[in-house]
Amino acid sequence: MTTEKKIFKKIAQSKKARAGVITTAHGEIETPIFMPVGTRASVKTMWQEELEEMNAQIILGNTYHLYLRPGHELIEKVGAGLHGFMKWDRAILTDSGGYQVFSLSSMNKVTEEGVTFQSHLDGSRHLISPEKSMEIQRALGSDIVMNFDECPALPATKDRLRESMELTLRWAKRCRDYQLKDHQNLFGIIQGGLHHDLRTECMERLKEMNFEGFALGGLSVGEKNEEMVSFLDNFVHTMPEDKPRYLMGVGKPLDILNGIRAGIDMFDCVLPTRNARNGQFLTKGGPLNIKKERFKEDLLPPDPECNCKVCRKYSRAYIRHLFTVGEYLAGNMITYHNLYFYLQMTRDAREAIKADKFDEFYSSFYNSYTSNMW
Ligand SMILES: CCNc1nc2cc3[nH]c(NC)nc3cc2c(=O)[nH]1
Ligand SMILES: [Zn+2]
Repeated sequence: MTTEKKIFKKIAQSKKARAGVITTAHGEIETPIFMPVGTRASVKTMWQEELEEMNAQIILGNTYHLYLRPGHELIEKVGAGLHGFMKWDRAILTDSGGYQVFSLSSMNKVTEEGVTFQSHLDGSRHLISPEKSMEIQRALGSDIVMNFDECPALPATKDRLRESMELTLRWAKRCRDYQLKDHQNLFGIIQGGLHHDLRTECMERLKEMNFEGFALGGLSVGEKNEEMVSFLDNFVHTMPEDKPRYLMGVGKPLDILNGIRAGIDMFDCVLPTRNARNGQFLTKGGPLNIKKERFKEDLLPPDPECNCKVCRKYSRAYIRHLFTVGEYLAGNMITYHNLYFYLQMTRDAREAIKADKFDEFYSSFYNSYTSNMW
């Protein structure tokens, strides 16, 4: 029987929104928290020092990518794990690889054993099983390890969703039975589509396996936004109070606030980093695309309300120029601001929860963000 590790402490509640602390071997994580995505051992265009100065407390690494290149054995051999390899001494969460196989590899086949796939790099064939996923994440030494699950393709019938959920539960047991390193925490992943009964059954059966935290899978995969939001409002508060709740792959700023309002603690999304490279600044007044002609001589900072080192010094005109001529610095500056914006938004949400004023915070942010000022 796995002894239960308690890593989460709730410190405040404001209706269903909560603020807490997750304790890991690589430091404390103040929730609600946004996790910058560091796919291949790098949060694209960011130095680790820049992530530290904006006070990122946890980043995400992708098992699928790191397994293919440079390989988890190399990372364990030369870096004693991902922390040493990339010189990041704060917390790391690794995903389990299954979801990315479906989004990246050309051929993939699901069996009881696991998922067979062809590498998107050289077409070589591989099998990722629950045990293989745990072996990779053990070698990476992440503080939070994600279960190997199946994220069913949508649209799906209820029978298909149940079948997929049952497979995810059998794989969850195999992950739990795998011996990870002492400092590592294992999170279960709740599947079941938008069916409250399937989701509740999945959660109850996962609770018997003593995971240190729970994630919601199978969302932000093409369902209507209002379907996701109403599902969250009805389900999240039924998840265990005393364990971290992680909504995978979410999301846009307002989706994160909807998740926090429903009781979610942890978020990850590629949007702030990916859209940055396409010239999109996320600001209090809504998205701003720096490519627009009207910013050509605009000496305002990207987000006049932002206190990040980019907005404190540089103008829209300058960054528009950098982007237009293709200077790499543009990607770094826009990414830096966007991650700072996400981290600051979750910090502000946390303060609002501690003051029991989250609803007021939500309304004010919503009105400003949807004003589409730019
Ligand atoms: C941890 C790997 N498993 C796993 N990752 C996911 C990542 C997602 N990312 C998004 N939207 C961008 N939905 C997701 C669902 C899952 C899911 O159901 N499972
Ligand atoms: Zn800024």
